[in-house]
Amino acid sequence: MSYSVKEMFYTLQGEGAQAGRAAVFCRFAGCNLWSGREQDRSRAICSFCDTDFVGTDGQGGGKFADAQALADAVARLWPAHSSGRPYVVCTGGEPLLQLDSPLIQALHERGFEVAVETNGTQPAPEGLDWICVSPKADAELVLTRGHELKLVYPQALAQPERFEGLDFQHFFLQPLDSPLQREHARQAVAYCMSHPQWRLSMQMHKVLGID
Ligand SMILES: C[S@@+](CC[C@H](N)C(=O)[O-])C[C@H]1O[C@@H](n2cnc3c(N)ncnc32)[C@H](O)[C@@H]1O
Ligand SMILES: Nc1nc2[nH]cc(C(=O)O)c2c(=O)[nH]1
Ligand code: SF4
Ligand SMILES: [Mg+2]
Repeated sequence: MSYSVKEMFYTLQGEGAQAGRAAVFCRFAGCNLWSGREQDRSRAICSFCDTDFVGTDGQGGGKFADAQALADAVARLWPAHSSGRPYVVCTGGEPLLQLDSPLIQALHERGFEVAVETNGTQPAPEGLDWICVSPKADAELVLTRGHELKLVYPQALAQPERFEGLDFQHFFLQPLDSPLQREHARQAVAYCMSHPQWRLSMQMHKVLGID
């Protein structure tokens, strides 16, 4: 199958339990919870998105004819002769609309650990090394196990209590980035302090001003 990728870049993972780790980010185009057009945002199932995932025109983006071609492009972004296991974070948009077993296999063949950032509305293919699920209040959650659950907070209809019994190793609250970000961060801090199962995920890349 072919793949549509908005952009690809090498940076540090800014969020969650792997924050600070060097990674190639592969941002797939398209999402099932928002068209990506500003005029549709207020009616979207997910209306707080901080990302442009429309089209294939970003840095390193494009249409890739098959899994080998995309995996080669990912591998070219990893520094040559480096120590440390190569790491790729598949995000989007919604990566599980496109990421499939042949692509995971092609990335593994090039030595990569494969992580995904997903809204949890799609089943995950076999073989992923790290699954981060970020549930959205108005979308049905079908992916109820993984490595980390990262809830954007606050969402009135998605209280943390709804997710605390699911099968994840790590539970994070990530303050909703908007003009009220500071207030959301304050509320997330208070929640984590009174419910220590939850940890705070700040979006470190935004603080640093990197991708
Ligand atoms: C752009 S999404 C792409 C992956 C997938 N569609 C998802 O929602 O998990 C990447 C991460 O950013 C989070 N995110 C999106 N908009 C945000 C915002 N305004 N503030 C904080 N986190 C946000 C998402 O919840 C998700 O964890
Ligand atoms: N540095 C960095 N870390 C991230 N972690 C998750 C991201 C995403 O957009 O999925 C992201 C991103 O866009 N940049
Ligand atoms: S599900 Fe993810 S990519 Fe889609 S609109 Fe929401 S945050 Fe953005
Ligand atoms: Mg992002």
